[in-house]
Amino acid sequence: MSQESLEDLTLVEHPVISRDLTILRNKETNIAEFRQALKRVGIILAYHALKELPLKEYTIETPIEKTTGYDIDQEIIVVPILRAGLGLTDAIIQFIPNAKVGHLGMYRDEETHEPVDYYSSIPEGVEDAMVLVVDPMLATGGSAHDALSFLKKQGAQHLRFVSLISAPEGIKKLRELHPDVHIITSGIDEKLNDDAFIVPGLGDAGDRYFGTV
Ligand SMILES: O=P(O)(O)OC[C@H]1O[C@H](OP(=O)(O)OP(=O)(O)O)[C@H](O)[C@@H]1O
Ligand SMILES: O=c1cc[nH]c(=O)[nH]1
Ligand SMILES: [Mg+2]
Repeated sequence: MSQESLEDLTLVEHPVISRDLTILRNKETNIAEFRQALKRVGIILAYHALKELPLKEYTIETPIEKTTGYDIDQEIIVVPILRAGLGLTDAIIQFIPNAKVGHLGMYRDEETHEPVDYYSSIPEGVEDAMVLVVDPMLATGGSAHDALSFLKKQGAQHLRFVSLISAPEGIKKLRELHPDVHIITSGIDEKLNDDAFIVPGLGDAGDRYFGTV
């Protein structure tokens, strides 16, 4: 990938992520191990996705004296793209327990690889909130583009896209169509195959997380 197309993208690298991505990619990994590994990586991704959150100061008293304390000064809304995004949502709400959660249901048509929308539920306050759209797989970018466009129409202005594994094709699409949306990802893979699956990838993330294969 050229340096230019990596603008506004954070590739999160960490030994724990390298180990856990291997667990997630391995076709021998069972559902329990898959869920645990996704949760561990999700917490690290959440840490990076929320680094720029504004803080507000307030005064507290320790047992010793008064001091300045801090609280997060922006509402956080997590929006998983169903189904697979739910695996990352669990991790993020462990990190930020009071985050609101919206849902966008979409699946990819097997022939056209285009996303088909089937559900949406977005909490109030999306205009001012930090909105994290989460989906483990950024493949063609069609689902992410649909999700981000929908949220912008609802008034969202502070959007991040959090993914586990991204294909160069999906990154390029988001950079072109949503240059304002920072991508946080833990892996950039080689390419898409003829079925628009990420290579080497991990297969179908939703099926592996929910055991539907
Ligand atoms: O970038 P794209 O080419 O749009 O592909 C990525 C989408 O494909 C997968 O969803 P899938 O259709 O398998 O639905 P599922 O999560 O219910 O399994 C994945 O979770 C993304 O939402
Ligand atoms: O490789 C891929 C591509 C899209 N969706 C997945 O779950 N995996
Ligand atoms: Mg799937």
